[in-house]
Amino acid sequence: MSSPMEVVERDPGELKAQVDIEAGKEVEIVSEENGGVEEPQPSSDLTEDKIQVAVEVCLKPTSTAGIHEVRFAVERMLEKRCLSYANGPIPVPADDILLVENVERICICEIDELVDNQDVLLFWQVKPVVHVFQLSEEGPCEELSADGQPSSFNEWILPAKEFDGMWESLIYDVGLKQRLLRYAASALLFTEKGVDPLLVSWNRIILLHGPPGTGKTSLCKALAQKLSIRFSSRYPQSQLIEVNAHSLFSKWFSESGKLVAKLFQKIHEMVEEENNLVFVLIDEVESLAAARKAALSGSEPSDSIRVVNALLTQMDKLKNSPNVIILTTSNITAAIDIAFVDRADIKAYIGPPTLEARYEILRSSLQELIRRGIISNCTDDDHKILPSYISLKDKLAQGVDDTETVELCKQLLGAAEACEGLSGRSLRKLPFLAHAALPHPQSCTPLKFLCAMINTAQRERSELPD
Ligand SMILES: Nc1ncnc2c1ncn2[C@@H]1O[C@H](COP(=O)(O)OP(=O)(O)OP(=O)(O)O)[C@@H](O)[C@H]1O
Repeated sequence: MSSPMEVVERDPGELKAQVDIEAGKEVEIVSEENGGVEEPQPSSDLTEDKIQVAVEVCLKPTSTAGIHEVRFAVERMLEKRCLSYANGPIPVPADDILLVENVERICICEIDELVDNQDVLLFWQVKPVVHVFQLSEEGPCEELSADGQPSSFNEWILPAKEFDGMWESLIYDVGLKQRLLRYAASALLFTEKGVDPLLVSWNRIILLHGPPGTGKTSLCKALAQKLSIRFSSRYPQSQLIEVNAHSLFSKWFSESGKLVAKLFQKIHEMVEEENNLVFVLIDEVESLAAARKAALSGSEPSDSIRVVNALLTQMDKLKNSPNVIILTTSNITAAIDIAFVDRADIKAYIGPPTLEARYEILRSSLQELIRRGIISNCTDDDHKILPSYISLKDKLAQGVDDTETVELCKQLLGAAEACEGLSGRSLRKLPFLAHAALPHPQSCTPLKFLCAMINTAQRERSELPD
């Protein structure tokens, strides 16, 4: 589970203890003066075993600095300082003019999925891999067809401002997001190294399926955004083409053949440029199967089957292009065309959020409301950083259950329990609905707010269809 944490900076001579601020755990690091006792020391043997940690550097929209120049400055800054690494932002050093003028934020990403060391890595264990990027503010570019009708796809230049922070906001069981990232890394590596597809076959197609509102479309967009940042040295330009399969097959049925041809002509043009990384997102892919079935039953024009087949053939053709990843989603797993399912390398089921995920989703929403001052009476600084699910469980197991924060988190856990069966989409709306239901929203303590959230969750659940 991704959890935002703070980076703790220490002078090497003073390394005594690092505090995992969020979890409230003490991680002991023995200092250099602490003679005799086991001391973690950088050793040359370790350089081989260093853990690669992604450090993402977002440039200001106004920045005109070169990517290499900024990357070099950040690498130097990381070398110079003795940082321990944990997920979250690192302050931009005030004495580095280049960074101050050009960098919006520096962030360490996804350590908790890699490490067993209380989610914190010591600076000498780490090989930071710095990715510098600037967000595109252009927004989606919707292509119009010759007759002025909107076409069935949107195009985005990545990384896009609209998708900033989306990856971090999506919360799933540990491993899912990493699995997708690693899959894409392997797929791009195999292609790059020219692995013979007759000997090892891979299609660069991902299928996410599961109930509505579980974040499948958002996860595809967020994955494309992440990959565009992580692979920017190899592919300096990235685009996302978002296709709604349903509209492709139903809007102007007789036009569908032309729409598919136009769509793929566009994609082929993009992939011809070998420095482009192209993501094609096909939403509601089950409509392929629906179109084929309707054609067979005679209720749709018979050429619909030709359109479906054309789409599958075009997708096969894209197999030869190393720089395309096809991301697809479906709400109805059983209805997906078997010919399509077979082509997907990763078929990941995205289910409703587990208790831990529900707790983390509500925790991040609650923290945002506290940060923005919507939930008041929060003078205790501890309240600003609520413990994660894992550290709450640890605290409860150790019998630490008497502090105000733990009390609040127990209530939060109660709210997460009350939300069983709700989708991620409903959970993200819940704090808003709870706030709107408060009789006196001006003087709302976190505990009162959580009570309102439990009531709202119960009401929402009672309104779910059986
Ligand atoms: N696991 C999750 N963690 C955090 N937020 C989530 C999660 N799942 C869903 N959401 C929230 O729900 C919103 C809607 O998700 P999205 O539209 O991507 O879901 P979907 O599965 O594609 O739905 P549909 O199948 O109905 O199109 C997301 O933008 C996000 O705010």
